[in-house]
Amino acid sequence: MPSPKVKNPGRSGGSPVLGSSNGRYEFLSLTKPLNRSSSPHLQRQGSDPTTARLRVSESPTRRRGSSSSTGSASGPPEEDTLRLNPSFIRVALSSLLAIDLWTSKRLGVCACEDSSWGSMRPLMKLVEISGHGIPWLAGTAYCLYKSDSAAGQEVMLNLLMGLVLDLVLVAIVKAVVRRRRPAHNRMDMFATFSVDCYSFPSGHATRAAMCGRFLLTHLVLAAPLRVLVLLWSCLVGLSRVLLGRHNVTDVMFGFWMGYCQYNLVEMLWLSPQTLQTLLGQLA
Ligand SMILES: CC(C)=CCC/C(C)=C/COP(=O)(O)O
Repeated sequence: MPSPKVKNPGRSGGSPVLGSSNGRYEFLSLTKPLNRSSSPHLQRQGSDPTTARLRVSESPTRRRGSSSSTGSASGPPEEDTLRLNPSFIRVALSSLLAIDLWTSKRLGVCACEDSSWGSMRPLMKLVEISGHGIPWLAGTAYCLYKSDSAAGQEVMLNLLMGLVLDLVLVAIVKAVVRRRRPAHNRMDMFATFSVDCYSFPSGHATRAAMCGRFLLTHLVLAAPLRVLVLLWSCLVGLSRVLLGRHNVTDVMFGFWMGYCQYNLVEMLWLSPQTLQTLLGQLA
């Protein structure tokens, strides 16, 4: 089967059958003798085109098993295998990123008023506010203050701790990863913090997942309300992509991170005794 040939030696990359002279790809037969002047890179890869064909057709795993049969001219088979693996991983990650960016761009249908679903933008902005940190912190603190039972105070205090933990962990990951928000995002979110200019992960998604698990576990809710909590969590995550605030992978990782954060809240759970001690010290 003929294979592409690059015309520019400086850009031929790792493939041994890619020749080059003026920057364009051409098909190269692997059976006809090569024109050395049009493919100077082959001298580097071993002069015989058959060698080039064996090197191209040999998969890294087969090459490891039959290193004596191919007698590769480019060092021991393991070195070739190691060189191929990183490029495979890099290609896979680049493909995932490209799919992520393309899908997120297509789903950003509420990114501004004249987007295809621009009329839905006000509703998505309401969903965005329902998942914002400030309403959750204020609402939880109010419920903690108004609660007149030790059990209610215990639950609200641990939810408050979980919300603060979420903000801190999301801020750390955002500051480390520093992924820019999608280009089509119109940054008109209210009350954002410095690291909120970054996209990964979605703080709304982490909060929706963590709070969703918390409410389903610690509040006695009738089945329809439980379904509503689940739908709310999913809608908050979806709204992040529809509004153009995040890429799909930001939200997916945010859901996973928020789900795991809840486990941390359970591990660090403040018991009534600890609560009394804390309140005693505060009083
Ligand atoms: C300032 C406080 C208390 C919370 C910030 C909440 C916020 C703006 C998070 C960003 O969420 P996304 O990462 O989903 O855009």
